[in-house]
Amino acid sequence: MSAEAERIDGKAFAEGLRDRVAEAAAAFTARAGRQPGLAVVLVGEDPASQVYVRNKGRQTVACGMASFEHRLPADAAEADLLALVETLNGDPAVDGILVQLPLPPQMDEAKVIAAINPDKDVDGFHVVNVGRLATGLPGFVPCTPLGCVMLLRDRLGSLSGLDAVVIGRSNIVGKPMAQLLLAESCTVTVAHSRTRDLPEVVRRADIVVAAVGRPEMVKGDWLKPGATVIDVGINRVPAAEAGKTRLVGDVDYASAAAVAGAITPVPGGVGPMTIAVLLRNTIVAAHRNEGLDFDESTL
Ligand SMILES: Nc1nc(=O)c2c([nH]1)NC[C@@H]1CN(c3ccc(C(=O)N[C@@H](CCC(=O)O)C(=O)O)cc3)C=[N+]21
Ligand SMILES: [Mg+2]
Repeated sequence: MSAEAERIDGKAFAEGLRDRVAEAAAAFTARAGRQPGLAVVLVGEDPASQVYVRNKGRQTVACGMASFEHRLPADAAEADLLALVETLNGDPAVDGILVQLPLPPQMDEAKVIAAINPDKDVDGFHVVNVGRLATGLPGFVPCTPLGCVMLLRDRLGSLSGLDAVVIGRSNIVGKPMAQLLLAESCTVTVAHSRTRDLPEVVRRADIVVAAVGRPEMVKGDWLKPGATVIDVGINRVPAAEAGKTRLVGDVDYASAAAVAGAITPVPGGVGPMTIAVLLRNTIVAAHRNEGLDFDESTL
């Protein structure tokens, strides 16, 4: 019998990162004569999205940065959103632009992301930043995967030579996650819904990143003993009490924690890191936009 896995406290790590961001924001403000600025655009009234946007705005201000929130109605035209993005692209007080996804069906997400100035694309979703990541050029890296790598490096130190399995191939998490792990010199496997014998593939991994959006799919008996497990899933499922919901990841925490060496919980794992890295990316954007040198490795 091995001991219960270490719980990787993403919430605490995110608080530390936000403290470093706040210090960097104060130093930037002193040098540039203005605060770093983040604009968040929300289209429609999805309750979960509203909560995230409110949290982003609150944490942006708490770090000493300017927060610009823009809301458009759910039935807004795509042209209205594109015009707003154009205004933000040209606004010198705005260093980072985040358009909250998903967008309503009348809007083409790819077209909207393509309209964002890549040097303000703090989500790292623009094809220019996707290409920069793939070729090893400096750019913006998507917040969730970068947060996952920060937690992995904190726990494991060098990731060089480790076997990593990423479950999920989305543009937002799975693909950039694979690129980042490759840049850390992991041997990377990307598994997905068509993968044959997923448990057998996962059993090889020193690092498992679950980003499939299926509640509690990854089970403890899929894991190599001692593996490090990063759970990106945020799934709302019915709770025992009627009418209530609870949040679970893509990993069955109880069975996984009995086998893994370390594991992120949901909530309190990757989620808080996503927002902290967004603020980090905004600080980086602000320095680049002002042409000020800045050592990102201090964050
Ligand atoms: N352009 C864009 N960029 C995004 O980064 C983006 C997006 N659109 N659309 C929605 C998703 C989702 N997302 C989360 C952020 C924080 C938590 C988070 O803080 N979660 C808490 C729990 C929150 C709760 O209780 O609901 C936790 O895991 O501990 C979760 C999810 C960013 N997203
Ligand atoms: Mg898939």
